[in-house]
This record gives sequence, structure tokens and C-alpha cells, in this order.
Amino acid sequence: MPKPPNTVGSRSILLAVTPGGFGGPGTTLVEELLCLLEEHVSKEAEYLVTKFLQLMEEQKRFEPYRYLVVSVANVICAMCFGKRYEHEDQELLRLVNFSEEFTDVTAAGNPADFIPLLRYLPSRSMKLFLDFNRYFLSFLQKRVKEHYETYDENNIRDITDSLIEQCLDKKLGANTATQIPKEKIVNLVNDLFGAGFDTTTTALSWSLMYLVTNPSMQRRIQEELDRTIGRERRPRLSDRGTLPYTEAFILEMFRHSSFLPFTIPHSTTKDTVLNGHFIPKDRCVFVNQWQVNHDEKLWKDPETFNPERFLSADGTKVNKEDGEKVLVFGLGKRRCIGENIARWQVFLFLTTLLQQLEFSVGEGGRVDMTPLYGLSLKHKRCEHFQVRLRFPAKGRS
Ligand code: HEM
Repeated sequence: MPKPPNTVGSRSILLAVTPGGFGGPGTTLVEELLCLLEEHVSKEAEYLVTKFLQLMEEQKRFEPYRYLVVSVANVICAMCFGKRYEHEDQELLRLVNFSEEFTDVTAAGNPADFIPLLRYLPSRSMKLFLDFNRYFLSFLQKRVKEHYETYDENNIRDITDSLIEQCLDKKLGANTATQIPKEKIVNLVNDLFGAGFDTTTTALSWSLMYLVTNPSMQRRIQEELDRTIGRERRPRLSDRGTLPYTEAFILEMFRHSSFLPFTIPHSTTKDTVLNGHFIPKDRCVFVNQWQVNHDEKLWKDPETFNPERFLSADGTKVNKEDGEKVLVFGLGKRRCIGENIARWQVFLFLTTLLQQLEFSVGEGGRVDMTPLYGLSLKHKRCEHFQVRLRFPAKGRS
């Protein structure tokens, strides 16, 4: 079984670097991250608009996932390493393509988890799994090494610099809980990078699938964008809270797809009683998020995709309590550390794309929403996506 991404106590260390957690209240670093995130997502979303239009010119249709994944990887790369890659960059492409194989391999399960002796036999999937981890680690090690070589304490460029700063902070003394040992920096960046791009891409990709299968919802989001933001300026993170239907749509995408049906495996540290059920010490436990999101006691017609379930009767507000019932980022101490980053990214990518483009699926294209079994639930790729520019934009022919 793959190890959970966060195996070195990185949560406490990361929280120390960014007090309050990413997106938590009131620290300069968090504000800087917010600015960085906004800048990079806007740039990438703008790139996608141009790319999708170009693909329409050249091929009349396209498959969006392969472009989304590079854009999302670029955002997390820019935040961790201050570096954006060209979409044709072979190093980054190899990484994201490798990551897909990784997802396939982990989806297959590993019999050695149940019969430990099997681990001594050759296994193709274990080899792929190890190869991916090696490649991923060497990619990150290279970036961290470059950062050490060019580090300037008066110019903290990104998360890696900030981790190095924390590691070199002599004032903390050797035994402080917040001091980061040098060799852990790669693990920390690995946690963020590894957990951050496949998940967010999957969320965006499911969003596009729901949009093309529900054109009236797409129109309603676009009307809301036109009314609230207009067509002149691009959406910003500060627009969150002013677009209730769009936010309800995103919540419903998370709930209905439940694309991370289970959390990362955890283990009980002592005998535990939960809701009257006894769970012994050292038992592997997961949260079944899919069940919570499709529980008939919590949701009316849970199998129906209906963003309005999250709106007040007059449609002007998102019901916060209902929104909080949607379970996609786990629960408790080990819940997702990148939740806010992920929510912000999904919001900004979608609003920027939908402000300018109308998505559809061309004739003969089949949209198959059946979830594919895996580490996360993906859908079958659809090669028949089309876009249309909603209005002539300045500087775009
Ligand atoms: C839509 C996107 C995302 C979803 C649905 C998601 C969901 C999750 C879930 C379900 C867990 C396991 C929680 C548990 O086991 O209780 C998790 C853990 C984690 N996530 Fe995310 N995540 C997303 C994006 C991100 C991003 C963008 C980052 C980093 C920037 C990130 C970093 C992490 C880390 C480091 C952990 C391990 C936390 C720990 O073990 O303490 N995630 N995520």
C-alpha cells in the first residue's frame, strides 16, 4: 500500500512555516501565497483560453484533461519553486504522464499488502511504482538543490526558499519543534506537489464534464459572471462570496463526483469506541466520504446533480451549513492541508474559463460519466470537447 504523502510530521512543520495553515488567518506569508496563487492561476487560465481556441482552429475539437493537468502542475510548481514550465517542456510532461501511470498502478491494488511474502516476487506494478517515486524525487531534489545554491535570505522567492529559511534559522536552536532538518525539505515539497496537482486537475476536469452535460447550468454561471463581474475585468479571488450559483455548482461537483471516495488510510493509536462501535488499537481506518456525500438521510435525491440544493430559496446565498456537510478534504487532525489552495484554484480557473468560453461536446462525441476505479475516481477522457469565444476580447483575434 502506498504510504500516505505526509509521513514525516510535515503538517506541524508546514503550519510553523505558514502559521494558521495555507489560507489561514492573517500572516504575511499566507497573504503572499494568496497573491502568488491568484497571479499564477490567472496566467494559466488565460493560457488555457488561448490554447483551447487554437485547438479549435486547428483540430475543431480537443481533449481538455491533458492541458488542465500541465496548467495545475505549473501553479503548484510556481508556488513551490517560483518556476513556470512551457506546456511542451519534456521534463514536466514526463512527470505528469508518469503520474497518470502511478494512479493506474495504485488503482490495481497490491496483493502483497495482504500476503506479505509476495513482495519478494517480481512485480510490474511495484516496479512502476518505485520508478515513479524515484523520478519524482529526483525532479524535486534538483529543484531544492538549485534553491540552496541561489538562496538569498533577503529575497524569499517561494515556498522552498521559505522552508530553507526556516531550516537555517539559528535563533530556533537545534531542538525546536519548528526547526526543519535540511533533509526533510524535499519530503515537504513532495507532500505539497504530490498531493496538489492530480486532485485539483480531477476537480476541474469533472467540472467541465458536468458543464457540458448541463448546458443550462453553464449559461446560468455565465449570466452570473456577466452580471457581477462584467466582461472587462478578469475574476479575482475576492469575487468569492459574490457568485452564489457558481459556488453552489462547485460544491455540487465535489459532492456528486466524490472523486476521492476514501481518505488516506490511517491507523488507530489506541482502542477506540466510535458511535458505539469498538475499533481496536492499530486498525487501519478510512473515512468513506462517498457514503456521506450520497447519504439519503443528509441529501434529497443524492444521485441527482443539482447545485440549487445549496442555495437559499431566493437563490442569492449559499447555505453554509449544507456546504460544510460535503466531505472531500477528509476530517480531523490529518485533513487536507491544501484545502483552501484547492478551493481557490478551482474557483479561479473555472470562473476565468467560463467568463470567456462556452464549452460543449461536438456531434458524435460521447460523454461517459461512469467513474473509473482508482486512487481517485476519474472519468473516461472525452476527445470531442469544443469551445466558442463568448464575446470578442481585447487583444484576441
Ligand atoms: C480538490 C483538491 C484536493 C482534494 C479533494 C484533496 C483531498 C485530500 C484528502 C481527502 C486528504 C486525506 C485526508 C485524510 O486522510 O483525512 C488529503 C490530504 C492531503 N492533502 Fe489534499 N486535496 C486536494 C488538494 C490539495 C492541494 C492543492 C494540496 C497542497 C498544496 C494538498 C495537500 C495535501 C496534503 C499534504 C495531505 C496530507 C495531510 C496529512 O496527512 O496530514 N491537497 N487531501
